[in-house]
Amino acid sequence: MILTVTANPSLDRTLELATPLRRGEVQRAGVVRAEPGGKGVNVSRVAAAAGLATRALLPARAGDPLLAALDDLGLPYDAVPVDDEVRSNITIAEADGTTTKINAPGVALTPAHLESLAALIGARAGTAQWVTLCGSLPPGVPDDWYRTMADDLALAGCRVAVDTSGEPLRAAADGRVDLIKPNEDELAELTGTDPEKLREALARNDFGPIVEAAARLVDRIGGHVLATLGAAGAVLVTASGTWSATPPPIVPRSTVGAGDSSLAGFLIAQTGGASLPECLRHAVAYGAAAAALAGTQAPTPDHLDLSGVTVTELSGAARMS
Ligand SMILES: Nc1ncnc2c1ncn2[C@@H]1O[C@H](COP(=O)(O)OP(=O)(O)O)[C@@H](O)[C@H]1O
Ligand SMILES: O=P(O)(O)OC[C@H]1O[C@](O)(COP(=O)(O)O)[C@@H](O)[C@@H]1O
Repeated sequence: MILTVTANPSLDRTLELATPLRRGEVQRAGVVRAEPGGKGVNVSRVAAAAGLATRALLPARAGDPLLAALDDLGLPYDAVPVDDEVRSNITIAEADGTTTKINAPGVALTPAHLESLAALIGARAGTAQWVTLCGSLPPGVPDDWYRTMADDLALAGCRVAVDTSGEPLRAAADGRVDLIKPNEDELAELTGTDPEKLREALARNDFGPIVEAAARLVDRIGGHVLATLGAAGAVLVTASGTWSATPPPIVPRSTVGAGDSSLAGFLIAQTGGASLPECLRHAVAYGAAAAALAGTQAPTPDHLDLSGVTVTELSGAARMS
């Protein structure tokens, strides 16, 4: 079972534009979509679509449109009741695949809400192969909340994956984490690397600087680093090996949910007993499939082009270049 925790869930509203976005002007959207979102919720949606047992833990009041959408999907969840409606995050998707996202701060949580969420995690974690702590923290939540949850889960013998950003990511990376999924900007921020240097290297198909930064992070957290790199694919750095993977050719429609789908893909393969490079292949195939779908749709195994993903082992000199 994959247990996901989303402290700051959202209803993702996507407006599709047939013409390029023009700042300061009135434009009319062709298609409007509303889908359940938030990083852990998305991981659960993708895991469920692959037939895995999963449960999403999140704050949301009874009758919230997000919970109604999860009910429609038949996705198992436990919600801590809060006073306000779950935030809406807005995506503007242009015809060429350019995705502009505006995320709201989210519903503030009180210490009592956090206690209830922590109690839910404790009650459900016993049957989980992985617990994922995902997404931003809403107002009212201390930056080290995921760190505290990860420590508690590690003590209980659970495997923990973290996908967050900013201070909560920094705090999480100060302790033990089994799997962390930064994108290139988050990796740069975590390791004090110039993000421009990482981007320039990627433009030359040189994964060296990414691998070097991720390897430092592996030493720090004691677990695996899955660094996702948008259209360039992803790199997996572990104590036992390092691999890069490039995605199959796709026509991007909305990259929202691509990172979450990558994490889900990795976990789906890992819980199925796949080797580390195969886990990476699944991560990249799931991410690419999500990027090719509109809005925050969850890719299913039918959407995957696994053989279109090229996985390369990076060892010795390549790893250190
Ligand atoms: N334009 C794209 N073309 C092909 N694959 C993509 C594209 N954007 C994202 N992906 C896939 O999705 C994964 C996650 O995307 P990324 O943008 O790195 O994550 P995040 O959403 O967390 O920033 C990538 O590793 C890649 O496999
Ligand atoms: O919690 P945050 O950082 O505001 O992110 C939440 C948003 O990210 C998403 O989970 C998508 O994340 P990815 O594009 O990184 O996969 C959306 O569903 C949601 O609107």
